[in-house]
Amino acid sequence: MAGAAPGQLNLHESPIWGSRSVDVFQKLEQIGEGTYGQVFMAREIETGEIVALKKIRMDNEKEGFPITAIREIKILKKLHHKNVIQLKEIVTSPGPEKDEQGRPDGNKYKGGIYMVFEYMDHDLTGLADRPGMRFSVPQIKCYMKQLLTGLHYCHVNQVLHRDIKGSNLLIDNEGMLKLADFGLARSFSSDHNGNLTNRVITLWYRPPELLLGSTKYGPSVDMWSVGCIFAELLHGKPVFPGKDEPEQISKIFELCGAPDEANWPGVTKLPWYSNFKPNRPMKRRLREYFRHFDRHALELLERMLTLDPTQRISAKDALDAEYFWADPLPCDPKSLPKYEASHEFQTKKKRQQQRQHEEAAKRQKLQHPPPHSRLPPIQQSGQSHGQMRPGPNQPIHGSQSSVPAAPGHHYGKPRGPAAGGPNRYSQSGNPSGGYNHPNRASQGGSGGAGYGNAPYPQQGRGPPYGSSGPRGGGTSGGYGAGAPNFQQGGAPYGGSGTGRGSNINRNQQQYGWQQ
Ligand SMILES: Nc1ncnc2c1ncn2[C@@H]1O[C@H](COP(=O)(O)OP(=O)(O)OP(=O)(O)O)[C@@H](O)[C@H]1O
Repeated sequence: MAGAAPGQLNLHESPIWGSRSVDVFQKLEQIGEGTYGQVFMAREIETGEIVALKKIRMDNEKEGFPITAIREIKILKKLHHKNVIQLKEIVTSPGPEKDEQGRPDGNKYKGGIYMVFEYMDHDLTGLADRPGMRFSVPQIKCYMKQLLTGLHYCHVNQVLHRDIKGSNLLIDNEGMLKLADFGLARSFSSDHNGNLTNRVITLWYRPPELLLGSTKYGPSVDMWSVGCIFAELLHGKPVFPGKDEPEQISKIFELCGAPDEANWPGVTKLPWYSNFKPNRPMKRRLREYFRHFDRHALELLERMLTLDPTQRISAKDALDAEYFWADPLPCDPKSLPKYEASHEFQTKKKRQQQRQHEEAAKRQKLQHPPPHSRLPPIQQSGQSHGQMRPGPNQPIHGSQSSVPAAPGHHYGKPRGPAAGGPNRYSQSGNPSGGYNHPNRASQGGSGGAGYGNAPYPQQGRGPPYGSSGPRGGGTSGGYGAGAPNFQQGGAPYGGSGTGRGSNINRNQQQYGWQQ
């Protein structure tokens, strides 16, 4: 078998793949910047078709073509489902490339390699971050059902996604949701007994078994992430926004209770259990904390955010949950509103620009305050002005001119939230005030309140598994605070599901494919 030429892929099954140049596309706009490369919206010049081009980052690669890209391509080639992103083709650029500003892009390999995907208008994080965005209950059900359907398909085909998060859930203006970014995915088999890395899944969505060091795991790891997304959709913000692994596991235990041999047989044998063993009892508080959720939603969430992976609900069983069969039913994707394109990369960029504008405006205001705007409330002639200091545009009266400047007194720090805009995710580790640790005040460090003092095991790992927060940064996420059912008590969805067939029938009827 002939090897592939440097910079080329050896894709025997589809000889056409990799044979076209990226020049058949016109890049329109950058829509994503991930760990593994940039993503562009592009138009195929001949057909006018809009696609997404994901450029495979090669500049950090010592070993040639990156393994993550090989995995992603291999896996996506075998997955064909309406809720899984379609990889259409691979294209290459034969010569050295320029970046967006026309500078050489520093890629030591000549040329670049791109994955060509069907284009999707939004990712869930970008969509949720739109100002004033509110998802309706049928809309949340519709997205969740599609997410679970796509994931069930992956699991049946023995693929673990291992990076389920909002920015990897793509949505088009037909309301279709597709799983994307299979860069950390891998095949598994139920009889596979080997060890897998526990350095996967973006921190906020990472399940407790991986945080406790498990290297033998299965599809249930993805189901934990789905539970985090589900809770986030209902709650309006991420539920476990840890800034590092100890804080992450602390947040999980505070809400889901501490694991022990009774609720999770075998947990004490996990490699890092003793490092994180709480030194006080911690009760499960999920029901109490999310008591405002609809009854069926809460039931399902409970089964997704189950500590013991062997007891966690599967994608298939989740699709059968009462939640999806009780009123209001999931809406038809096509009935969903169409939104202007929104990807996490763009919404972040917009927010950043807005912050810069606000900061510039504030600076401007401080340097040139409008006349009188900063004068003390009462300023009478003959009154001693003490430390008052006029602004640069203000007339200087009498002795005021000799008052030494007092930086930071009236013209110092602006009041209100710190410049840079409100921080949506508490750095203190208490995202919503609901599961505050009673001992927190007396604890130093980054969370882990109430845990054994043993240090978190050192893990020699850098990107892509980011030990200090999720890939994509901490400003993302948060699905429309105050999502419509946030305030609802009781069971607003009313009666139970309408007459349904067996579980198998449901899946066959609803999802159009067999296991
Ligand atoms: N097919 C697509 N259509 C539209 N946008 C896309 C598409 N694929 C990716 N994107 C956008 O680009 C972003 C990054 O893509 P992707 O997650 O595949 O790259 P990555 O390098 O693996 O990123 P990360 O490090 O966040 O996992 C996505 O969050 C999404 O906003």
